[in-house]
This record gives sequence, C-alpha cells and structure tokens, in this order.
Amino acid sequence: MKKITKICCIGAGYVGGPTMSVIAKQCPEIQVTVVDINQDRIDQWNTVNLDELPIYEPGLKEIVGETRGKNLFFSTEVDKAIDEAQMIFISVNTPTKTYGKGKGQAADLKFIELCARNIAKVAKDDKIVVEKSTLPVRTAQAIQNILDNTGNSVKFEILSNPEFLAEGTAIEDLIHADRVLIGGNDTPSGQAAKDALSAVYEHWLPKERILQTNVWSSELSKLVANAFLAQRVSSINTISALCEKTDANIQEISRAIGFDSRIGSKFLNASVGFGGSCFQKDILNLVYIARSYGLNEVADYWEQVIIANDYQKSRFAENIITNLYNTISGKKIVMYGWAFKKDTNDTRESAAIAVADALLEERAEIIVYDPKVSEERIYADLDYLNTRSPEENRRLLKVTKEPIEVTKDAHAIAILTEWDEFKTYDWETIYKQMLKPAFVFDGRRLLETDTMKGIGFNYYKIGQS
Ligand SMILES: NC(=O)c1ccc[n+]([C@@H]2O[C@H](COP(=O)([O-])OP(=O)(O)OC[C@H]3O[C@@H](n4cnc5c(N)ncnc54)[C@H](O)[C@@H]3O)[C@@H](O)[C@H]2O)c1
Ligand SMILES: O=c1ccn([C@@H]2O[C@H](COP(=O)(O)OP(=O)(O)O[C@H]3O[C@H](CO)[C@@H](O)[C@H](O)[C@H]3O)[C@@H](O)[C@H]2O)c(=O)[nH]1
Repeated sequence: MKKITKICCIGAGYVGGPTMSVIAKQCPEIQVTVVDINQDRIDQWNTVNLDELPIYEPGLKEIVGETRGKNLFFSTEVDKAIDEAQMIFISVNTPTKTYGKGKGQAADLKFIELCARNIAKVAKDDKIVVEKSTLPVRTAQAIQNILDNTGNSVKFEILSNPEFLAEGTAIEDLIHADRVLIGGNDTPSGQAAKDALSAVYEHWLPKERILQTNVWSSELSKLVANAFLAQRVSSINTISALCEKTDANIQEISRAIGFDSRIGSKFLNASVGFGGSCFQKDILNLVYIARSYGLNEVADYWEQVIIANDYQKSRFAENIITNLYNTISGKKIVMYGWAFKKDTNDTRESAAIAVADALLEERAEIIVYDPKVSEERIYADLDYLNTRSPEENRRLLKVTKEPIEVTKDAHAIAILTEWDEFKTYDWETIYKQMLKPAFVFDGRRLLETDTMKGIGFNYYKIGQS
C-alpha cells in the first residue's frame, strides 16, 4: 500500500472538522480536504475571524489557524476532493429516522448512501473508504455493495474507524486518544488498508493504542461504548432520586462506589439527564438492531437507559413546579445554560430543551442565558418540538446576554449546563434582587450547598435532599 498523502473527509461537522484539523496538524506531509454540501458551513470554516468557526471547541481555532491553507482545506468541491484522495473518510450525520420503517429508532443512512454513490461515481483509481460516522453493525456491507455495483471497476477497501471524541474536549480527546479502533477485512488488501490508516494515527499515538478488529466488531463497539457510558449516567441518576428521599448524598455515593477499581470513578456525576447528539441516537439504534434480530430482552434492557433519562428530565421540571407552590404560570424563571454540556455550543438533545418545554406548558415566563448558544438556535430547538406555535415560544421565552441583570424579580433560577462562569457569579447580589423566597434548582450540582443556603436561597441540588 502506497503512503497516504491525500485525505478527503466528507462532512465538515462536529466530527469531520476537529478530527481532520488534528490529522492535518499531526501529519504535515498529508493534504487534508474537508468537504461538505452545506456552503454556509464551509464558508464559516474558511472565515478570517477564527472566533467565527462553526464549532466551538477549546483549542480548535489555534489548530485551524496553524494548518488552514497549508495542508488543511475546506471546500464544497466534493467530487474533486474524492477524485484526488487515496483515503476518504465519511463523516456525515446519521440521525435517528423520522419516517418509515424504524421511525424513531433506526439510524437514517440516506446521507451515507449518497456519499457511497458519489464516491462510486467519481473514483477512477483504488480508494480506501473509512466509515467515521457511527453506523449500525453491518453497514460496511451495504457500502461495499453500492461501491462494487455502481463504481468504475476500481477497488474499494472499506474500513470502520469510529470516533470516540466527546464534545467540549474534542481536541484533547483526539490528541490523547485512549484508543483508536480500526476495523477491516482479514484479506491482504484489507490488512494493508488497516495498516495505512494506522500509519496516519501513529504520527502521534503509540501503536499499542491502535486496535485492529474485524469490521463488524468495530462498528458494534462504537454503539456499545456509548450505551455503556450512558448507562452509567442513567444508573447514577436513578440513585439520585432515591437520595433525595433518604438523606443520602449522591456525590458521596459516587465517590464511595467509584473508589472500587472495578467500577471506576468516571461518568458518575448525577445530572438533569444526559444530552448530546449521540447517546440517545446510538442506544435507540442498538435497541432497534437487537429487536430486528428477535432479541427482545436485550432491546428492553438498553431501552431502559433512555426511559430513565427521560424520567430524570421530567422529574427535574416537576420538582421546580412543585416547589414553586404548584403554579408557575406567569412566574419568571431564569435558565442558566442551554448547551447539552459545558464548553460546547451544541444543543442537540440537551436536557434544557425538555425542561424548558415542560415549564412552558405550565405557562412560566422563561429567560435563557447561555454563553455560547445563539438565540436563533434556542428558538429553533423549541420550535422543532412543535408543542406550541413559534410565536408563542417567542412570547413566553426570551434569550438574554445579561445573566445577572435578568435575575431581577425572578422567582427561580434553574441551572441546566455546568458552565464554569456560573460558579463565579456574585450570588449575594443575585439573591438580593430576586423575589423572595428565592429558589435555585441546580441540575448540575455546580454550586456549594452551604454557601447558597447561607445566602438565603431555597437551594435544590440533584441527588441531595
Ligand atoms: N458529535 C460528536 O461528538 C460525535 C462523536 C463521535 C461520532 N459521531 C458521529 O459522527 C457522525 C457525524 O456527526 P457530526 O456531529 O459531525 O454531524 P454534523 O451534523 O455536525 O455534521 C455532518 C455534516 O455532513 C454534511 N453532509 C451530509 N450529507 C453530505 C453529503 N452527501 N456530502 C457532503 N456533506 C454531507 C452535513 O452538511 C453536515 O455539515 C455521526 O454519525 C455521529 O453519530 C459524532
Ligand atoms: O457523569 C456524567 C457524564 C456525562 N453526563 C452527561 O452526558 C452527556 C454526554 O456527555 P459526554 O459523553 O461527555 O459528551 P458527548 O460529546 O456526547 O460524547 C459521547 O458521545 C460521543 C459521540 O458518539 C462519543 O464519541 C463520546 O465518546 C461520548 O462520551 C452530557 O449531557 C453530559 O452532561 C452526565 O450527566 N454525567
């Protein structure tokens, strides 16, 4: 296998952008071109002002600044980039299907199929095609069929190379990856393709951390990794409900069980519920696959992780309503945070959306502050639910850039994202200007109970009575 000198990535999103930026930085001799059909997104990646990149990730703008125009390029010329590259990553979105068979559970693979057909149409020489998107187990077979049956008789080697980065720490996760997974065929050409991709990562990662498997194990490992991570969050969140009834403290429990090296301490932070574009989507997909093989008990087991997550979000909203004397109609509630976690502007499946929707159903007046999420995005998230008209959403919910000022005459504050800046606020001043009793509902366990109660707040923290 020839040395890779030209890579193309189809899809300039949360995965394609950061992943390819890091490859370009670590492999100066490889030319990396990231293509997308969305002209606006590509324009944003090419923006002169690096603060206006389409994705906010700590450390990303520095890398883009260093590599863009040298060996990293963003373009809408998809065919040209496919034609020139020896290795093509497919990093397009694979959302949950919203129509037809598998609606609400299966992954929608239409964007993947379009990419495969495009590669088949354009390719004039042998290519390695890398599945970077998260895909149902056995998708590589479908891609291979499309490429072989519609291509120009060139040879395609398909690899599965799922991405494990988490948003907010994408660059750190890519540079210090726990592992890289490469699935491919056990044939000589499959092995050569796996080794070629491994060589890219070996520019900065030790070889022991680059795991090679068969394609199906690699595809399925990605879904299983997310299912296990989300399951930990749901497990600890169910126990947080029990803590609130029993005077046990969820943080003490996380610490106590996390010290057991068999359990480990990570992903045991109780919260208002997990969000993000992956956990729910990937578990639903796993559930769908299990059911499609008749494994109903397996499907039921994993589905419970999502049911527990929905319960946590509605439990948080109900707690606000109950404590505000069972009526929040016309009451001003300030929501701190809209992103699904700190250090990202991504709001997909954020718990904040579900909580806001539940409070708006009770006719609360909500004001949202998030340091990185735009007003446009917040309204788009709410409108997408279709619970009420866009006009009604804009009448009941406002977005602010003044987090302290808006707490004047507020009945309550709900913390939905763990942004560090919320810890630095002058909570005494906030307390003074709120209506009394002043309530804070901390869905992220961000603030100190003694301090908040000492100031005078009625302070509710997930997992603590
Ligand atoms: N977001 C994450 O943190 C994360 C982490 C690991 C894996 N993943 C997986 O990676 C994949 C991509 O996720 P994302 O968050 O980057 O999605 P995204 O929506 O941010 O980006 C996908 C991009 O692909 C483009 N696209 C779609 N069809 C195209 C086509 N035919 N040609 C060219 N461009 C096309 C879209 O315009 C979009 O810009 C998904 O399968 C996801 O499950 C995501
Ligand atoms: O102890 C915890 C850990 C996480 N969360 C929440 O869980 C969600 C997901 O967090 P995280 O996993 O850190 O972010 P993602 O960007 O969604 O990353 C997950 O999903 C990606 C997409 O597949 C994978 O690549 C990553 O490995 C996987 O961690 C967020 O809402 C977090 O607030 C908690 O509530 N408690």
